[in-house]
Amino acid sequence: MSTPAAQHVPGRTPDGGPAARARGLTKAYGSGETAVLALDAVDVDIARGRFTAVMGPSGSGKSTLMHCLAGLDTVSAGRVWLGDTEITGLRERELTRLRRDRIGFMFQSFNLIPTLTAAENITLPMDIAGRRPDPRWLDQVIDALGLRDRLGHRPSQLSGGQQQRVACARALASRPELIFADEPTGNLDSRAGLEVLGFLRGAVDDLGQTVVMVTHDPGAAAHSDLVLFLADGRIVDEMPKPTADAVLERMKRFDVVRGPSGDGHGAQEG
Ligand SMILES: Nc1ncnc2c1ncn2[C@@H]1O[C@H](COP(=O)(O)OP(=O)(O)OP(=O)(O)O)[C@@H](O)[C@H]1O
Repeated sequence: MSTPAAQHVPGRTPDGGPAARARGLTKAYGSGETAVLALDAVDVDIARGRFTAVMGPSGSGKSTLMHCLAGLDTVSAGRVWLGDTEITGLRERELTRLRRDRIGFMFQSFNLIPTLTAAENITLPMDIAGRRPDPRWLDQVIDALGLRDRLGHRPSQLSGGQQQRVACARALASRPELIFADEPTGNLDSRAGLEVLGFLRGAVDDLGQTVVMVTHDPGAAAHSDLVLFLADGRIVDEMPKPTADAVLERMKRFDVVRGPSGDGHGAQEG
């Protein structure tokens, strides 16, 4: 079910406006002979209140797509919106504020401050912004993530899974419009990884959050509502209600189908 962008925008759902969207999103690194086209005129909608996974071979542009959608990187051409706000063209200061106030981030390496307690890490972005977390919401997040009895611990006193749960709480604390998670289970064993995926799923189902997750793991992608497949800087396929087996099969075809041009096209959904 490869879908030309002109007829169908990947990720689009009929209900409500998207949490984020991009049109003609193009990102080139370098210039001349060494130029790399990391994103090639991508059209995408990120559905609000859903869990979207982004997959694709190494170098296909997953991180670049996430960084451009989150305003962490500039675009070479095209337009990007967070909700109704066009972020392409915003000044760095406005982008910093937008990221801080409206987006939550989770990374493979947790990115917690070692000298701060779990509680301090969770509220740090809001403290920096001079904003007070909604105590009821924060309580709900802390309990949902099972962190109540760990709040006074520093990261070194927590397991990897617990540290990622703190990072998840930090991403949720400001009740952001969108959470970007870049390989959030990449550093975790499978049990801790499953736990974190369950919490992200719960953030969507129970707390109404919107999550976009970059992953290499078909099992992780299976927790999402929709998988977007990137190849050579283009969204070449999408899979609603994914299962790990179906995602694995789809990923395998990137290895065998890539023709001499390496563009990954020609893949047919089975
Ligand atoms: N700062 C940069 N300078 C030059 N080229 C870059 C830069 N960042 C990314 N690229 C190139 O852009 C392309 C897309 O990279 P990106 O990191 O988005 O891919 P990815 O799908 O996230 O890869 P991986 O799964 O290996 O993390 C790659 O060819 C990469 O080498």
